[in-house]
Amino acid sequence: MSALEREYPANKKFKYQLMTTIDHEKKRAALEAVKYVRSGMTVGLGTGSTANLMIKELGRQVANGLNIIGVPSSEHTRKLALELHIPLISLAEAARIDLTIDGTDEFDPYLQLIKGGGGALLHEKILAYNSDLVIIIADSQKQVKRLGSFKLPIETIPLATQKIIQSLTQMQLQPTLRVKEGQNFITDEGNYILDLNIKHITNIPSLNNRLKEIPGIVETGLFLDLADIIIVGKGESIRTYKK
Ligand SMILES: O=C(CO)[C@H](O)[C@H](O)COP(=O)(O)O
Repeated sequence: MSALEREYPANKKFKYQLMTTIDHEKKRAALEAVKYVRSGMTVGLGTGSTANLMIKELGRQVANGLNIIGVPSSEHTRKLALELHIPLISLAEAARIDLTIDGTDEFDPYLQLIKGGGGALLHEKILAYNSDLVIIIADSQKQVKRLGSFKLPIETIPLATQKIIQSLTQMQLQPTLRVKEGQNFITDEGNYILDLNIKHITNIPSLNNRLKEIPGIVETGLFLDLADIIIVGKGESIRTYKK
C-alpha cells in the first residue's frame, strides 16, 4: 500500500484526487489569464485560492523583469503580493486599472457571477467596476446553468445587520450570519457577511436591486455584467468565454 493510499483510504482517496484535479484546473486558468498582462499595466489582484495562483505567477514574472503595479482586493492578497515583491498601490491611489484578474464562486452562461466566498466582495466589485478589462478564472466546478447553488454573500453594516436579517427572512432568503473561528466574520471594511439562499429566485437582477434598496446592505456578491472574459480549467484543457 502506498503512502497516499494509507493517508487517503477508500472515499477519502477519491476526494484527494478530485482536489488535485480542481487545483490543476485553477492553476491552468490562472496561468492562461496572466498571458493578458503586459509590462506597464496596473493590475487588479483578486482574492481566493485561484487568485493566489495567479498572483504567484505574477510574482515569478515580476522577479524576471515584468513591470506592473498591482492593486490588491483584500488584506490577504496585499500580504501575499508584498511577499512576492509585486509593487502595489491601493484602490484609492489607482487612477485607472487596466486589467483585473479574480476568481469566482459561480458563473452562468451569461457570465454573471456569485462572488464573496472569501468575504472580499466589496473591494473586488469596486476593482472590477473600475477596470478596463475583467478576467475571471475558475475551475470547472464553478460553472453552473443557473446561479444559486452557492449561497449569495452580502456585506452589511454591523449596526443594521439584525434589522436586515429580519427583512431578508421575510423575503424567504434564509440569511445566515457568517462566522469564522467562533466569531462573526469581519470584512476588511469592518462589516459583516450574510449568506443568502437564492436557489428559488428566478429574476436575479431584480433581486439584486431589491437587496441594494435595503439600508445597511453595503454590497452584494452578484457581479452582473462585470466579467469580460471567463477562463475555466476543464480537466487537461482550458475554455475561454467572452462577453
Ligand atoms: O469572491 C471571492 C473572494 O471574496 C473568491 O474569488 C471566490 O470565493 C473564489 O475563491 P476560490 O478561488 O478560493 O474558489
